[in-house]
Amino acid sequence: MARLLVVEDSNTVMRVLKHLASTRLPTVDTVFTQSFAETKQAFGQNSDFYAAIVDLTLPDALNGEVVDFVMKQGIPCIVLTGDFNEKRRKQLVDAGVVDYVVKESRHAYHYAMKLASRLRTNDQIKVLVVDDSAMSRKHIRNLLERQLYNVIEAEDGLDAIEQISIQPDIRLIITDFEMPNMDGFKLVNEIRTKFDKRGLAIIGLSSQESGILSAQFIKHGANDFLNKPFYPEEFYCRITQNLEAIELIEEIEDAANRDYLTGLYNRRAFFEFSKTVLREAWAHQLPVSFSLIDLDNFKYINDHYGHAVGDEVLKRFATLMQRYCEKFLFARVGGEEFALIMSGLDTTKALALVNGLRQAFVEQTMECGATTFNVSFSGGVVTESNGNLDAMYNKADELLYRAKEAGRNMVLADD
Ligand SMILES: Nc1nc2c(ncn2[C@@H]2O[C@H](COP(=O)(O)OP(=O)(O)OP(=O)(O)O)[C@@H](O)[C@H]2O)c(=O)[nH]1
Repeated sequence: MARLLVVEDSNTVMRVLKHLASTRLPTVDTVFTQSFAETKQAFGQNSDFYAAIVDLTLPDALNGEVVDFVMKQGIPCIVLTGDFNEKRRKQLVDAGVVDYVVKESRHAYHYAMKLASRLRTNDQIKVLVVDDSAMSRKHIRNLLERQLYNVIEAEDGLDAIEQISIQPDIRLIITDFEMPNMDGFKLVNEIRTKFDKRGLAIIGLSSQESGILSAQFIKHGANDFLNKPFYPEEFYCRITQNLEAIELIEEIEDAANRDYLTGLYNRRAFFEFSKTVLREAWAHQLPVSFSLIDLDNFKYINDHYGHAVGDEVLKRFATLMQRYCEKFLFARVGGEEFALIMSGLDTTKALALVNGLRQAFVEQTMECGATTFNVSFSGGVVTESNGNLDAMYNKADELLYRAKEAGRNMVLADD
């Protein structure tokens, strides 16, 4: 489990930070200390912290000694301080702290905790820095690496296009305007023919003297711009804001693709994503098996144990499906109906997988108060080496119907 260190001597602030840590970072083991001595002790036990939020002045370390101590251990450090002092700010930023947060309002604590949360996953975010000046690239790389981003460099627009084709999972591009071979505007135009603003953010850099140039970046398709020179704090705010916007869109899109009860893909997403799965399978001449699954006597379960218990059964089945079918595309396509595409599996293998799922499900004990019961499902499995989903769906539906007719709790295949 990732460990975060929080050093703060005020009981009131500590209470706020503890609350934020429990809500924002539930999967992080957060260690709280209130003095320099206690912090040294915490390091003595286990110094494996991924980051730290540290109060600049403590009763036993009035001059930021605790910040120096934490930084010497190589731990990314977010500094909290009661008052803003430009000279001190500069010293800390130059020394390489992740950020400098003034305890002005509760938003400051939210900001610090959000930053600590981001530091945990920033290494999975690829940022491409495009600039013909090696010194500029190095400066931006240093700033980004302070917040643990995964940084890639390109010397001009052409080099950047090459990098994106090799690593299409780049999430953010920070590009200068004036560069040989391909300038910043041409680069943005080129990128936008393949990647839209919702999936890849671009921040354009231009010097303040260039005036209107910065806004032009947005007109060419960038998400944002920054005038050089900039304060590191401004740089970080822009980066975070743009990445958060992308993440929010992703969350909304994902929610629209999911069934609210089980969290599985819904029918619409299943049909949409099936196109890619089938195209790839046909391209590699792989067999494709399709299965339709319907829980047995579900109306009886609802009528007998109540709708809430019915919902619980659906969730339990979804969890099991996630375990058994993780390599494949599957969804809740109706009330108690689920669909599964098994790319690369012939009938025998597909039947074995769905029967394994059936066996595991029927063995699960469901509870309603003191009463326990079991639930089964019926299914149909169809295999094609080339064909469309509608045809497979209809055939699997027929087989499912026959399985119900034949007594339920069974899976029939088309061979
Ligand atoms: N609890 C709960 N029930 C649902 C949900 N969606 C659909 N159902 C119920 O699922 C039941 C399906 O009933 P039927 O189509 O008659 O099928 P069945 O009782 O499972 O019978 P067989 O399919 O023939 O085994 C209906 O009572 C629906 O109200 C849901 O989200 N939650």
